[in-house]
Amino acid sequence: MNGTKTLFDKVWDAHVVETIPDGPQIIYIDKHLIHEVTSPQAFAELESRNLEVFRPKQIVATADHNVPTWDQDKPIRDESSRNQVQQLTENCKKNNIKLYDLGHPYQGIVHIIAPELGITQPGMSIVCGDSHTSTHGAFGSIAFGIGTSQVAQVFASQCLLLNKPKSMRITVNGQLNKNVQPKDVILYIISKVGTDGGTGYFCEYAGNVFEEMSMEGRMTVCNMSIEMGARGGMIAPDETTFNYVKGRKFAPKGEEWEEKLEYWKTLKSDEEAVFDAEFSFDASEIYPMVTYGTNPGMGISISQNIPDPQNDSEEKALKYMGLKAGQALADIKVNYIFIGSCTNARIEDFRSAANYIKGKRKSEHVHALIVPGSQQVAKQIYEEGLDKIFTEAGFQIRQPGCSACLAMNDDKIPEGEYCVSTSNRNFEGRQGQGARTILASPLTAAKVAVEGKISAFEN
Ligand SMILES: CC(C)[C@H](C(=O)O)[C@@H](O)C(=O)O
Ligand code: SF4
Repeated sequence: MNGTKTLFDKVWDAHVVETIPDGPQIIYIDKHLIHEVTSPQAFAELESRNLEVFRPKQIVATADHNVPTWDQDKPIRDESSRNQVQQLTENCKKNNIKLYDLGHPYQGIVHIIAPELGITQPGMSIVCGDSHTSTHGAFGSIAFGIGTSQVAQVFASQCLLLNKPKSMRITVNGQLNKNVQPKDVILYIISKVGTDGGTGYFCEYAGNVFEEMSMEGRMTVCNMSIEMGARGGMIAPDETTFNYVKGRKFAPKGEEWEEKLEYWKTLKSDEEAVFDAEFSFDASEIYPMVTYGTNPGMGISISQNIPDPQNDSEEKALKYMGLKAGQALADIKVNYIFIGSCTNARIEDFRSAANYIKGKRKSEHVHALIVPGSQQVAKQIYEEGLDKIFTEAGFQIRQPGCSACLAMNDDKIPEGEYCVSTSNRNFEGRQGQGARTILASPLTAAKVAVEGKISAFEN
């Protein structure tokens, strides 16, 4: 409808620097996050063209993807990882960019540290050379992953040339069932919408389920927007958002806070706003979920059996996973559990896992890995005594990083083994060559660690 705007429109329009008639728009970028994997070529490009970083203060860097998760106080043993982290350090130094390097109390996975430091704020435009930048949309910001040449573009101009994406709204209303976590909600959505259902769209999540969710939960949901093909996902900021941001290290203070707050309160879709696509789901139909295939859309509720493959690629996926149609999930011998990644390595995730595990022990044959998303989360784990619960239950607690989410370091799952993982991707070889990933929530992962197999919750 004329004059009405979606949340996305409002934030986007506030960042337009220039519009090319019938063409793309130039968008100002408030925050640019970088890590060691996707920044080196962009820095090299800048140098080869004799350009400088235009606004280094808008950039924040951390080392996360290939850092080891033990002995972080010692030099990295793996040569290529060491070189990559070293290069990030040099590039940041040369260009006056703030880096939270290994050993810094703020180091961690880029999508965990920016929100917890108050760098991520409502109404911002945020980019990073990383697909899960969509996480930051949980604050009502426009946040999305960019390619390496775009990283260079932002370095040089603090702007991006973009075509405005189409708008989608996914509404989930109703009462969630017991033991259903935000991860289950997004796995359910992706299983319904499909892994390319969001292609070309920017998605807003609406409805009481998201309104009632914590910021941690909203981040889990927005994190996986990219797994249904969407450019990004966002949730209108509200009191939950403001309370989370308030008082954080880089959050606005005093008068500036009051001014920003006034503006942030206007960031919601107008009632009459029209979306290019709409989906609506009933919360009561969502149960704890797991994936059984090699894309995040192949998800079922934890009490279902493996479904019949619908096409060649699903058949191939089942073969890779060593599973057969009709098989019960409980037949799968799960030897590995990974609770970590930018999807589910925030304090709330570890609290819920610890709460389940308390007084129990992991199954004898299970290797259970706890990898905090950041140094600050790790600190909290120890301060709250969750470490004792995990270690007494036989879990290993490591140091922060992406870790087994993509196995760029030593944290690999052996070939043929099943890993119930709280990460976001179950692609072939994602957690190590031949490794088989089953995506789930932290609560489900904790339960599987204790039982050594996947079974439904007794309500
Ligand atoms: C390494 C990086 C480019 C990649 C991404 O963009 O998502 C990684 O973070 C991932 O999760 O696969
Ligand atoms: S934790 Fe996994 S998904 Fe997140 S940024 Fe790291 S590798 Fe990518």
